[in-house]
Amino acid sequence: MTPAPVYDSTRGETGANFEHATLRGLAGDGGLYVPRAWPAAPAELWTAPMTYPMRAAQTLAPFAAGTIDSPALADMAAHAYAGFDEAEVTPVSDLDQGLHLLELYHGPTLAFKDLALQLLGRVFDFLLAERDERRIILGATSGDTGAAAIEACRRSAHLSVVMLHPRGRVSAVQRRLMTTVDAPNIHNLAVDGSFDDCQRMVKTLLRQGRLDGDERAFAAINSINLVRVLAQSVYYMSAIAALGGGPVNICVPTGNFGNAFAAYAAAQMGAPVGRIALATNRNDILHRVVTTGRYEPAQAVETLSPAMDIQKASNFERLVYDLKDRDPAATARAMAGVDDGRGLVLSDTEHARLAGRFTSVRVDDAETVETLRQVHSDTGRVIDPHTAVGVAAARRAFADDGVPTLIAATAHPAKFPETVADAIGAHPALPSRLADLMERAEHVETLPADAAALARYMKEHV
Ligand SMILES: Cc1ncc(COP(=O)(O)O)c(C=O)c1O
Ligand SMILES: N[C@@H](CCOP(=O)(O)O)C(=O)O
Repeated sequence: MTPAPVYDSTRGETGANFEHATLRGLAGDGGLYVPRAWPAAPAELWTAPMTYPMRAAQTLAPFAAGTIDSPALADMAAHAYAGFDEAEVTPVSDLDQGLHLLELYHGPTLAFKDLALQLLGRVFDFLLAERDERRIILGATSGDTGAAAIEACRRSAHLSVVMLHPRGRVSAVQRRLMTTVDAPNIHNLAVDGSFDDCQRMVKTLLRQGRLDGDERAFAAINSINLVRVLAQSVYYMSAIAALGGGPVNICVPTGNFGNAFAAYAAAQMGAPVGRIALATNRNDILHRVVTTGRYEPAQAVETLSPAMDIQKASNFERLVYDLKDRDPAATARAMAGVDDGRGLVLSDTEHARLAGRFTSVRVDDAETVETLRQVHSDTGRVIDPHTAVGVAAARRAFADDGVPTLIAATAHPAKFPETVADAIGAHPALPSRLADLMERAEHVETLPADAAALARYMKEHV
């Protein structure tokens, strides 16, 4: 029998089990949970043909051992991926010489977030039904996590969702995929601030654990929650299998560093991942840390790839923990500097380790639009602006590498119709099930960028 795994916080708390790490999401000390040891995954996960749900259940099984048995996990995975528009769930298609698009946008809300959230929603429900408990999901979104989380939880008897997005800084389609859901357990809040403000407010409340006098604890649904990144590692393994078993380079358009960390997690489990390229827009904190070793948050600026307008990348903390030889005190000191705005500086050894695994490219809006246009004129394919950042970066990072490169195609182009139309002269169509999205009524409140205001809202409305 597989032993039950143990999870530690990057900032010091030790010995959580899978259930605690999942239901809590953010540790009480403000750190992120990581497995004490990465299990070695069987090579079949990236070499053998297998259905997507089976690959997902087998990847997750060692992490959930002792809490969720394999048949239950397999059942959740089967249901999680049944509603995707493509039978393969995450097909891989050729772009041009050596570059392959890993298509992550065939789920119900048209972005890669569905891959993890359709599963995490079911895991939450399973754990809470066993305990006969309810939770309040607190999330921050720059556009795509919100819709995927709401879709995954809207029918749950155990969950309410409070989702914060930066007002006016997500596309109309992204916003409407959240705000047109009319369900008593769903609360959309448009915050006067940036995504970083939303994430800070959410983390402040998550650390408190619950509202005074409320029996429902908070839970995290962002990639703060380890199950998110574990579930996201599955599609990299699936794609490596589709390309013949590896090795591959991976290029990830990045913001909160969850998707890139998922590629790193796949490598930690043994998958043949070569270099990982971080593709940023003008919000280039991750590019700067890879090239200089200095991780210094700035004010987020608005770009044509809005879901990546992020300056404090949650999951970078998990990598800092590894770069610091899994020393929680050193990680907590470094992250205190990030939390108070000073940032952190890696030692030469830490920086060399980071640069040994990751490379990075910064792509501005003009190059994003030009890449969208050029991919369309050369191949007839329509990609979204985030994917365009990834394509532009992969071409620069891995030009003469000779190793196949996977580019994470993170969203459907119809989520960003104006930018796509500016580039290629035609509007990308939404799938027919969403044809009336722009006519549906919206349900959303506004809020200042203040954690106390969020707590007050929740006391009154949730
Ligand atoms: C379409 C899209 N691409 C890329 C990203 C960046 O991914 P991550 O935050 O995991 O780095 C996001 C947001 O997460 C997104 O919504
Ligand atoms: N781009 C994301 C930001 C949140 O990322 P997460 O992976 O930590 O949930 C979004 O679309 O909301």
